[in-house]
Amino acid sequence: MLEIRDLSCGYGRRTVLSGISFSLAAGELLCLLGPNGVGKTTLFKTLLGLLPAHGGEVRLDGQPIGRWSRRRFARRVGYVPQAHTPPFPFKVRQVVAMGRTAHLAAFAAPGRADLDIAEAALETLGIAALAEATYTEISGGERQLVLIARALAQQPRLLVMDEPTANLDYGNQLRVMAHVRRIVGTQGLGVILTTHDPNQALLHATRALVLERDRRYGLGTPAEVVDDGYLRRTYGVETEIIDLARPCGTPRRICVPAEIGVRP
Ligand SMILES: Nc1ncnc2c1ncn2[C@@H]1O[C@H](COP(=O)(O)OP(=O)(O)OP(=O)(O)O)[C@@H](O)[C@H]1O
Repeated sequence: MLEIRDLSCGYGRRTVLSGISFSLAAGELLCLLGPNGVGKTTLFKTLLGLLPAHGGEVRLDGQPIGRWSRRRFARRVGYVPQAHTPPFPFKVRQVVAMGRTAHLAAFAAPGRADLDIAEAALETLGIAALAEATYTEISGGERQLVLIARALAQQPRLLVMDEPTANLDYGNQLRVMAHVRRIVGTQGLGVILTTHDPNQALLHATRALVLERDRRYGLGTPAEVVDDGYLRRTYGVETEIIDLARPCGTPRRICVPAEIGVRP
């Protein structure tokens, strides 16, 4: 579905990341981890074609993204940015219905079927009661859920999510991740998301891409790359990785802080 080859990205003359290669297949949930400012959002903007690559290639379904029209690309790929405040006081229902834009004919308004899809996305995320609220007057976490609903209404095959659970309460974090896993498993979506929580990668991802400060990176199953060595090198903290035995099924791996180490 998505193929990144030897990608370098950055702003102007400044290269932030280089030599990144990975691919994402349908039915995969890839978690991207890395410290603040390492380049996760920059990587996303580049693979979405919002920022020109400094080198390398991004292919979607075998075709370089530069050859995709924005409209065709938007039917295929959904993006959940870090929560933002738009300049206009749209109703939540309208913001979610905007997810249908790429599926509409030029200048057409969303039809009944589009509005039903938007309504279903609101229901799925448990925010149907907010439909008539003004987007600029709801909380940061609620806005985050609205942006996720908008991306679901878009019905993409590939979903790129920038810290989708960052502002959410514990229950909503679990509900959003459970829903993402469900659509990956049942609808064969490909999802790539950033998180600052190693446990989110350990518990939910099929693979993880871990970025380090010196432009090194690791790619593998979460168990392979999200380990105490990575967490020590990257964040300067000591952690314990624990496999929780369960009566049925495979053990669950989690990480807990051992002590808070401070970089010398
Ligand atoms: N518009 C921009 N112009 C120039 N430099 C930028 C711009 N946006 C980000 N940067 C720089 O690029 C680097 C990577 O930023 P980026 O936002 O990709 O990090 P990140 O890994 O997503 O961080 P965080 O976890 O804090 O969201 C940072 O050093 C940042 O200062």
